[in-house]
Amino acid sequence: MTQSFQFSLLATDGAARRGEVSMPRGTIRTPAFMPVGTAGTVKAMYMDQVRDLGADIILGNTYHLMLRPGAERVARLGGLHEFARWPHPILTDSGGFQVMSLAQLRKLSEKGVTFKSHIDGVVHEMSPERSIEIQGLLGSDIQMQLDECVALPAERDVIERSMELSLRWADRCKIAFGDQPGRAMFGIVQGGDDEALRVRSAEALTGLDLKGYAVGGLAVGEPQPVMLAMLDAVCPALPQHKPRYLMGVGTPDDIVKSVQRGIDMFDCVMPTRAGRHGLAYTRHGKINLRNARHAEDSRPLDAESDCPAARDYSRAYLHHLVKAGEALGGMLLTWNNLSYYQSLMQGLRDAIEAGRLADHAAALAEGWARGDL
Ligand SMILES: CNc1nc2c(CC[C@H]3O[C@H](OC)[C@H](OC)[C@@H](OC)[C@@H]3OC)c3nc(N)[nH]c(=O)c3cc2[nH]1
Repeated sequence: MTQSFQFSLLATDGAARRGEVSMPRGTIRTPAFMPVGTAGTVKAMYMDQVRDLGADIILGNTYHLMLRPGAERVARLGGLHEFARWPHPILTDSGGFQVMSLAQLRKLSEKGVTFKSHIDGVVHEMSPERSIEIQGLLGSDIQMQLDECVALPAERDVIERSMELSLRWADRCKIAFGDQPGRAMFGIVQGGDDEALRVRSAEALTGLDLKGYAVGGLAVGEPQPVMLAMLDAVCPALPQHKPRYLMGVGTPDDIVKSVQRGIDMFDCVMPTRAGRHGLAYTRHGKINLRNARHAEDSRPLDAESDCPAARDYSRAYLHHLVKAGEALGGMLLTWNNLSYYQSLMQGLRDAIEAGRLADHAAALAEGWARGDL
Protein backbone atom coordinates (compact mmCIF):
# COMPACT_ATOMS: atom_id res chain seq x y z
CA MET A 1 0.00 0.00 0.00
CA THR A 2 1.51 3.27 -1.06
CA GLN A 3 1.33 6.50 0.89
CA SER A 4 1.64 8.55 -2.30
CA PHE A 5 -0.31 9.04 -5.53
CA GLN A 6 1.42 7.24 -8.40
CA PHE A 7 0.34 6.74 -12.03
CA SER A 8 2.21 4.06 -13.96
CA LEU A 9 1.84 3.28 -17.68
CA LEU A 10 1.81 -0.53 -18.08
CA ALA A 11 1.17 -0.79 -21.84
CA THR A 12 0.15 1.27 -24.84
CA ASP A 13 -1.63 0.41 -28.09
CA GLY A 14 -1.50 3.41 -30.42
CA ALA A 15 -2.63 6.40 -28.35
CA ALA A 16 -4.50 4.10 -25.94
CA ARG A 17 -2.94 3.43 -22.51
CA ARG A 18 -3.23 0.67 -19.94
CA GLY A 19 -2.20 2.08 -16.61
CA GLU A 20 -2.64 2.05 -12.86
CA VAL A 21 -3.23 4.82 -10.34
CA SER A 22 -2.03 3.66 -6.94
CA MET A 23 -3.25 5.56 -3.87
CA PRO A 24 -3.36 4.83 -0.12
CA ARG A 25 -6.97 3.61 -0.35
CA GLY A 26 -6.35 1.35 -3.31
CA THR A 27 -5.33 0.97 -6.95
CA ILE A 28 -7.36 2.17 -9.94
CA ARG A 29 -6.90 0.04 -13.07
CA THR A 30 -7.13 2.21 -16.17
CA PRO A 31 -8.93 2.63 -18.48
CA ALA A 32 -11.46 2.91 -15.64
CA PHE A 33 -15.17 3.60 -15.40
CA MET A 34 -16.15 5.38 -12.18
CA PRO A 35 -19.78 4.79 -11.09
CA VAL A 36 -21.50 8.01 -10.07
CA GLY A 37 -22.36 8.14 -6.37
CA THR A 38 -23.84 11.62 -6.31
CA ALA A 39 -25.21 12.00 -2.78
CA GLY A 40 -22.95 9.36 -1.23
CA THR A 41 -24.80 6.49 -2.83
CA VAL A 42 -24.62 4.72 -6.19
CA LYS A 43 -28.38 4.78 -6.63
CA ALA A 44 -30.18 1.38 -6.31
CA MET A 45 -26.92 -0.43 -5.46
CA TYR A 46 -25.24 -1.69 -2.30
CA MET A 47 -21.58 -0.60 -2.11
CA ASP A 48 -20.46 -4.25 -1.82
CA GLN A 49 -22.21 -4.97 -5.12
CA VAL A 50 -20.51 -1.98 -6.78
CA ARG A 51 -17.16 -3.30 -5.55
CA ASP A 52 -17.91 -6.87 -6.67
CA LEU A 53 -18.58 -5.61 -10.19
CA GLY A 54 -14.97 -4.43 -10.37
CA ALA A 55 -15.27 -0.71 -9.62
CA ASP A 56 -12.00 0.57 -8.13
CA ILE A 57 -13.31 4.09 -7.47
CA ILE A 58 -16.65 5.90 -7.26
CA LEU A 59 -17.66 9.56 -7.57
CA GLY A 60 -19.18 11.85 -4.98
CA ASN A 61 -20.73 15.24 -5.65
CA THR A 62 -19.54 18.31 -3.75
CA TYR A 63 -22.62 20.32 -4.74
CA HIS A 64 -25.16 17.77 -3.50
CA LEU A 65 -23.27 16.82 -0.32
CA MET A 66 -22.52 20.42 0.75
CA LEU A 67 -26.24 21.19 0.55
CA ARG A 68 -27.32 17.97 2.26
CA PRO A 69 -26.19 16.65 4.73
CA GLY A 70 -23.42 19.33 4.74
CA ALA A 71 -19.66 18.92 4.37
CA GLU A 72 -18.88 19.76 8.02
CA ARG A 73 -21.46 17.18 9.17
CA VAL A 74 -19.94 14.48 6.94
CA ALA A 75 -16.52 15.38 8.37
CA ARG A 76 -17.86 15.10 11.95
CA LEU A 77 -19.20 11.65 11.02
CA GLY A 78 -15.78 10.47 9.84
CA GLY A 79 -15.81 11.51 6.20
CA LEU A 80 -17.54 10.18 3.10
CA HIS A 81 -15.73 6.80 3.03
CA GLU A 82 -16.93 6.00 6.57
CA PHE A 83 -20.36 7.59 6.05
CA ALA A 84 -21.11 5.64 2.84
CA ARG A 85 -19.11 2.50 3.79
CA TRP A 86 -16.87 2.73 0.69
CA PRO A 87 -13.24 2.33 1.88
CA HIS A 88 -11.74 2.57 -1.64
CA PRO A 89 -10.82 5.74 -3.59
CA ILE A 90 -13.44 8.45 -4.14
CA LEU A 91 -13.26 11.28 -6.70
CA THR A 92 -15.40 14.35 -6.14
CA ASP A 93 -16.41 16.96 -8.66
CA SER A 94 -15.83 20.57 -7.58
CA GLY A 95 -19.46 21.64 -7.87
CA GLY A 96 -19.12 24.31 -10.56
CA PHE A 97 -20.83 22.25 -13.23
CA GLN A 98 -23.65 21.27 -10.87
CA VAL A 99 -24.19 24.86 -9.79
CA MET A 100 -24.62 25.88 -13.43
CA SER A 101 -26.93 22.96 -14.17
CA LEU A 102 -28.94 22.57 -10.96
CA ALA A 103 -28.91 25.70 -8.78
CA GLN A 104 -31.23 28.66 -9.11
CA LEU A 105 -30.15 32.30 -9.28
CA ARG A 106 -26.44 31.74 -9.62
CA LYS A 107 -23.97 34.56 -10.08
CA LEU A 108 -20.47 33.90 -11.36
CA SER A 109 -17.57 36.31 -10.74
CA GLU A 110 -13.78 36.21 -10.42
CA LYS A 111 -14.32 35.30 -6.76
CA GLY A 112 -16.40 32.21 -7.47
CA VAL A 113 -20.06 31.30 -7.85
CA THR A 114 -22.95 32.41 -5.63
CA PHE A 115 -26.12 30.37 -5.87
CA LYS A 116 -29.36 29.43 -4.17
CA SER A 117 -29.78 25.81 -3.14
CA HIS A 118 -32.31 23.94 -5.30
CA ILE A 119 -33.34 22.16 -2.09
CA ASP A 120 -34.12 24.95 0.39
CA GLY A 121 -33.26 28.19 -1.38
CA VAL A 122 -30.40 29.04 1.02
CA VAL A 123 -27.73 31.20 -0.68
CA HIS A 124 -24.23 29.66 -0.88
CA GLU A 125 -20.86 31.06 -1.97
CA MET A 126 -18.53 28.64 -3.72
CA SER A 127 -15.04 29.96 -4.29
CA PRO A 128 -12.16 27.82 -5.57
CA GLU A 129 -10.84 27.78 -1.99
CA ARG A 130 -14.22 26.73 -0.51
CA SER A 131 -14.65 23.97 -3.10
CA ILE A 132 -11.27 22.46 -2.18
CA GLU A 133 -12.08 22.89 1.53
CA ILE A 134 -15.38 21.01 1.07
CA GLN A 135 -13.72 18.20 -0.88
CA GLY A 136 -11.14 17.93 1.91
CA LEU A 137 -13.89 17.78 4.55
CA LEU A 138 -15.51 14.94 2.58
CA GLY A 139 -12.15 13.16 2.59
CA SER A 140 -12.00 12.99 -1.20
CA ASP A 141 -8.97 11.20 -2.64
CA ILE A 142 -9.10 12.92 -6.04
CA GLN A 143 -10.38 16.49 -5.91
CA MET A 144 -11.38 18.53 -8.96
CA GLN A 145 -10.56 22.20 -9.39
CA LEU A 146 -13.48 24.63 -9.45
CA ASP A 147 -14.04 25.51 -13.09
CA GLU A 148 -16.56 27.03 -15.44
CA CYS A 149 -18.04 24.68 -18.02
CA VAL A 150 -19.27 27.00 -20.76
CA ALA A 151 -22.42 25.91 -22.62
CA LEU A 152 -21.93 25.28 -26.33
CA PRO A 153 -22.37 26.76 -28.89
CA ALA A 154 -20.66 29.94 -27.69
CA GLU A 155 -18.69 32.81 -29.22
CA ARG A 156 -14.92 32.29 -29.27
CA ASP A 157 -14.22 35.25 -26.98
CA VAL A 158 -16.75 33.92 -24.44
CA ILE A 159 -15.05 30.50 -24.50
CA GLU A 160 -11.62 32.14 -24.22
CA ARG A 161 -12.55 34.32 -21.21
CA SER A 162 -14.19 31.34 -19.50
CA MET A 163 -11.17 29.10 -20.15
CA GLU A 164 -8.83 31.75 -18.74
CA LEU A 165 -11.01 32.15 -15.62
CA SER A 166 -10.82 28.39 -15.07
CA LEU A 167 -7.01 28.57 -15.39
CA ARG A 168 -6.84 31.28 -12.68
CA TRP A 169 -9.12 29.13 -10.52
CA ALA A 170 -6.88 26.11 -11.09
CA ASP A 171 -3.97 28.10 -9.66
CA ARG A 172 -6.02 29.12 -6.61
CA CYS A 173 -7.19 25.53 -6.11
CA LYS A 174 -3.61 24.27 -6.27
CA ILE A 175 -2.64 26.74 -3.53
CA ALA A 176 -5.72 25.89 -1.43
CA PHE A 177 -5.11 22.14 -1.87
CA GLY A 178 -1.54 22.51 -0.61
CA ASP A 179 0.25 19.26 0.13
CA GLN A 180 -2.10 16.36 0.93
CA PRO A 181 0.05 13.16 0.61
CA GLY A 182 -1.80 10.33 -1.10
CA ARG A 183 -4.46 12.65 -2.45
CA ALA A 184 -4.56 14.49 -5.78
CA MET A 185 -6.08 17.63 -7.22
CA PHE A 186 -6.84 17.44 -10.95
CA GLY A 187 -6.98 20.46 -13.25
CA ILE A 188 -9.80 20.60 -15.83
CA VAL A 189 -9.03 21.48 -19.45
CA GLN A 190 -11.60 23.81 -20.94
CA GLY A 191 -11.75 25.67 -24.26
CA GLY A 192 -15.13 24.62 -25.69
CA ASP A 193 -14.99 23.36 -29.30
CA ASP A 194 -11.94 25.48 -30.22
CA GLU A 195 -8.82 23.38 -30.72
CA ALA A 196 -6.35 26.24 -30.20
CA LEU A 197 -8.01 27.27 -26.92
CA ARG A 198 -8.07 23.63 -25.80
CA VAL A 199 -4.33 23.30 -26.41
CA ARG A 200 -3.65 26.58 -24.58
CA SER A 201 -5.66 25.35 -21.60
CA ALA A 202 -3.89 21.96 -21.57
CA GLU A 203 -0.43 23.52 -21.82
CA ALA A 204 -1.13 26.10 -19.09
CA LEU A 205 -2.47 23.42 -16.74
CA THR A 206 0.52 21.20 -17.51
CA GLY A 207 2.67 24.11 -16.33
CA LEU A 208 1.01 23.81 -12.90
CA ASP A 209 2.48 20.28 -12.63
CA LEU A 210 -0.74 18.74 -11.25
CA LYS A 211 -1.16 15.03 -10.52
CA GLY A 212 -3.85 14.50 -13.16
CA TYR A 213 -5.85 16.28 -15.80
CA ALA A 214 -9.55 16.17 -16.61
CA VAL A 215 -11.04 17.21 -19.94
CA GLY A 216 -14.17 19.20 -19.16
CA GLY A 217 -16.64 21.18 -21.18
CA LEU A 218 -17.57 18.18 -23.31
CA ALA A 219 -20.51 15.76 -23.34
CA VAL A 220 -22.70 18.83 -23.11
CA GLY A 221 -24.70 18.06 -26.23
CA GLU A 222 -22.03 18.45 -28.90
CA PRO A 223 -21.91 15.84 -31.70
CA GLN A 224 -19.50 12.97 -31.01
CA PRO A 225 -17.12 13.99 -33.85
CA VAL A 226 -16.66 17.40 -32.18
CA MET A 227 -15.87 15.74 -28.83
CA LEU A 228 -13.40 13.36 -30.48
CA ALA A 229 -11.71 16.19 -32.40
CA MET A 230 -11.13 18.00 -29.10
CA LEU A 231 -9.52 14.83 -27.67
CA ASP A 232 -7.29 14.57 -30.75
CA ALA A 233 -6.05 18.10 -29.95
CA VAL A 234 -5.89 17.89 -26.15
CA CYS A 235 -4.39 14.45 -25.36
CA PRO A 236 -1.07 15.06 -27.18
CA ALA A 237 -0.78 18.38 -25.26
CA LEU A 238 -1.07 16.62 -21.87
CA PRO A 239 1.78 14.83 -20.05
CA GLN A 240 2.19 11.16 -21.00
CA HIS A 241 2.72 10.05 -17.41
CA LYS A 242 -0.29 11.66 -15.76
CA PRO A 243 -3.86 10.26 -15.79
CA ARG A 244 -6.48 11.83 -18.07
CA TYR A 245 -10.15 11.93 -17.08
CA LEU A 246 -12.95 12.75 -19.56
CA MET A 247 -15.81 14.15 -17.49
CA GLY A 248 -19.36 12.93 -17.99
CA VAL A 249 -18.59 10.38 -20.72
CA GLY A 250 -20.35 8.35 -21.87
CA THR A 251 -21.99 5.67 -23.97
CA PRO A 252 -19.98 2.46 -24.57
CA ASP A 253 -19.14 3.74 -28.06
CA ASP A 254 -17.98 7.14 -26.66
CA ILE A 255 -15.75 5.34 -24.16
CA VAL A 256 -14.11 3.03 -26.72
CA LYS A 257 -13.37 5.88 -29.13
CA SER A 258 -12.03 8.06 -26.27
CA VAL A 259 -9.79 5.26 -24.94
CA GLN A 260 -8.37 4.96 -28.46
CA ARG A 261 -7.46 8.67 -28.23
CA GLY A 262 -5.66 8.38 -24.89
CA ILE A 263 -8.28 8.88 -22.14
CA ASP A 264 -7.83 6.84 -18.93
CA MET A 265 -10.81 7.60 -16.68
CA PHE A 266 -14.55 8.05 -17.27
CA ASP A 267 -17.71 8.86 -15.35
CA CYS A 268 -21.28 8.90 -16.60
CA VAL A 269 -24.73 8.75 -15.03
CA MET A 270 -26.02 6.82 -18.04
CA PRO A 271 -25.71 3.19 -16.79
CA THR A 272 -27.32 4.03 -13.45
CA ARG A 273 -29.90 6.60 -14.61
CA ALA A 274 -30.90 4.59 -17.71
CA GLY A 275 -31.20 1.46 -15.54
CA ARG A 276 -33.74 3.20 -13.33
CA HIS A 277 -35.70 4.09 -16.46
CA GLY A 278 -35.88 0.55 -17.85
CA LEU A 279 -32.92 0.59 -20.23
CA ALA A 280 -30.41 -2.30 -20.32
CA TYR A 281 -26.91 -1.98 -21.77
CA THR A 282 -25.66 -5.30 -23.18
CA ARG A 283 -23.01 -6.50 -25.59
CA HIS A 284 -25.82 -6.73 -28.17
CA GLY A 285 -26.64 -3.04 -27.73
CA LYS A 286 -29.37 -1.31 -25.72
CA ILE A 287 -32.63 -3.06 -24.80
CA ASN A 288 -35.59 -0.98 -23.66
CA LEU A 289 -37.48 -3.21 -21.26
CA ARG A 290 -40.51 -0.92 -21.39
CA ASN A 291 -41.18 -2.24 -24.90
CA ALA A 292 -44.12 -4.67 -25.09
CA ARG A 293 -42.13 -7.04 -27.32
CA HIS A 294 -40.46 -8.34 -24.14
CA ALA A 295 -43.74 -9.20 -22.38
CA GLU A 296 -43.39 -12.97 -22.95
CA ASP A 297 -39.71 -13.28 -23.73
CA SER A 298 -38.34 -15.85 -21.31
CA ARG A 299 -34.71 -15.25 -22.30
CA PRO A 300 -32.37 -13.42 -19.87
CA LEU A 301 -30.58 -10.25 -20.98
CA ASP A 302 -27.35 -12.21 -21.49
CA ALA A 303 -27.09 -15.91 -20.60
CA GLU A 304 -23.29 -15.72 -20.83
CA SER A 305 -22.93 -12.88 -18.31
CA ASP A 306 -21.63 -13.64 -14.81
CA CYS A 307 -23.94 -10.97 -13.40
CA PRO A 308 -27.10 -12.56 -11.90
CA ALA A 309 -29.22 -9.59 -13.07
CA ALA A 310 -28.21 -10.33 -16.68
CA ARG A 311 -28.21 -14.12 -16.45
CA ASP A 312 -30.99 -15.24 -14.08
CA TYR A 313 -34.04 -13.09 -14.82
CA SER A 314 -36.26 -13.25 -17.90
CA ARG A 315 -36.89 -10.18 -20.00
CA ALA A 316 -40.58 -10.81 -19.40
CA TYR A 317 -40.05 -10.44 -15.65
CA LEU A 318 -37.92 -7.31 -16.08
CA HIS A 319 -40.57 -5.88 -18.42
CA HIS A 320 -43.22 -6.60 -15.78
CA LEU A 321 -41.19 -4.95 -13.00
CA VAL A 322 -40.49 -1.87 -15.12
CA LYS A 323 -44.13 -1.50 -16.22
CA ALA A 324 -45.31 -1.98 -12.64
CA GLY A 325 -42.82 0.59 -11.37
CA GLU A 326 -41.37 -1.98 -8.98
CA ALA A 327 -38.13 -0.93 -7.23
CA LEU A 328 -36.53 -4.27 -8.12
CA GLY A 329 -36.74 -3.33 -11.82
CA GLY A 330 -34.39 -0.38 -11.40
CA MET A 331 -32.17 -2.36 -9.04
CA LEU A 332 -31.69 -5.27 -11.46
CA LEU A 333 -31.15 -3.06 -14.51
CA THR A 334 -28.68 -0.82 -12.66
CA TRP A 335 -26.84 -3.96 -11.56
CA ASN A 336 -26.80 -5.24 -15.15
CA ASN A 337 -25.68 -1.91 -16.60
CA LEU A 338 -22.82 -1.31 -14.16
CA SER A 339 -21.75 -4.93 -14.68
CA TYR A 340 -21.73 -4.41 -18.44
CA TYR A 341 -19.75 -1.17 -18.16
CA GLN A 342 -17.14 -2.78 -15.88
CA SER A 343 -16.80 -5.77 -18.22
CA LEU A 344 -16.42 -3.33 -21.13
CA MET A 345 -13.52 -1.65 -19.28
CA GLN A 346 -11.90 -5.00 -18.41
CA GLY A 347 -12.08 -5.98 -22.08
CA LEU A 348 -10.45 -2.71 -23.11
CA ARG A 349 -7.66 -3.11 -20.52
CA ASP A 350 -6.98 -6.66 -21.74
CA ALA A 351 -7.05 -5.62 -25.41
CA ILE A 352 -4.54 -2.78 -24.86
CA GLU A 353 -2.19 -5.15 -23.00
CA ALA A 354 -2.44 -7.63 -25.90
CA GLY A 355 -1.99 -4.94 -28.56
CA ARG A 356 -5.31 -5.82 -30.22
CA LEU A 357 -7.46 -2.80 -29.35
CA ALA A 358 -8.46 -2.03 -32.96
CA ASP A 359 -9.84 -5.53 -33.52
CA HIS A 360 -11.53 -5.56 -30.13
CA ALA A 361 -13.19 -2.18 -30.83
CA ALA A 362 -14.45 -3.48 -34.19
CA ALA A 363 -15.87 -6.62 -32.55
CA LEU A 364 -17.64 -4.55 -29.88
CA ALA A 365 -19.20 -2.27 -32.50
CA GLU A 366 -20.35 -5.31 -34.48
CA GLY A 367 -22.04 -6.73 -31.39
CA TRP A 368 -23.85 -3.49 -30.68
CA ALA A 369 -24.91 -3.13 -34.32
CA ARG A 370 -26.10 -6.75 -34.53
CA GLY A 371 -28.61 -5.69 -31.94
CA ASP A 372 -30.66 -7.87 -29.77
CA LEU A 373 -30.80 -11.40 -31.18
C1 LIG B 1 -22.57 14.66 -18.57
N1 LIG B 1 -21.64 15.51 -19.24
C2 LIG B 1 -20.76 16.23 -18.50
N2 LIG B 1 -20.65 16.16 -17.15
C3 LIG B 1 -19.69 17.07 -16.83
C4 LIG B 1 -19.21 17.43 -15.58
C5 LIG B 1 -19.82 16.87 -14.34
C6 LIG B 1 -19.51 15.48 -14.08
C7 LIG B 1 -20.50 15.17 -12.95
O1 LIG B 1 -21.75 14.87 -13.57
C8 LIG B 1 -22.83 14.69 -12.66
O2 LIG B 1 -23.09 15.87 -11.95
C9 LIG B 1 -23.75 16.79 -12.82
C10 LIG B 1 -22.50 13.57 -11.70
O3 LIG B 1 -23.47 13.54 -10.66
C11 LIG B 1 -24.76 13.17 -11.10
C12 LIG B 1 -21.16 13.82 -11.06
O4 LIG B 1 -20.78 12.66 -10.32
C13 LIG B 1 -20.43 12.90 -9.01
C14 LIG B 1 -20.07 14.07 -12.07
O5 LIG B 1 -18.90 14.49 -11.31
C15 LIG B 1 -17.67 14.15 -11.85
C16 LIG B 1 -18.25 18.45 -15.50
N3 LIG B 1 -17.77 18.84 -14.26
C17 LIG B 1 -16.89 19.86 -14.19
N4 LIG B 1 -16.41 20.26 -13.00
N5 LIG B 1 -16.42 20.51 -15.31
C18 LIG B 1 -16.83 20.15 -16.56
O6 LIG B 1 -16.41 20.79 -17.56
C19 LIG B 1 -17.78 19.07 -16.67
C20 LIG B 1 -18.24 18.66 -17.94
C21 LIG B 1 -19.22 17.66 -18.00
N6 LIG B 1 -19.88 17.11 -19.04
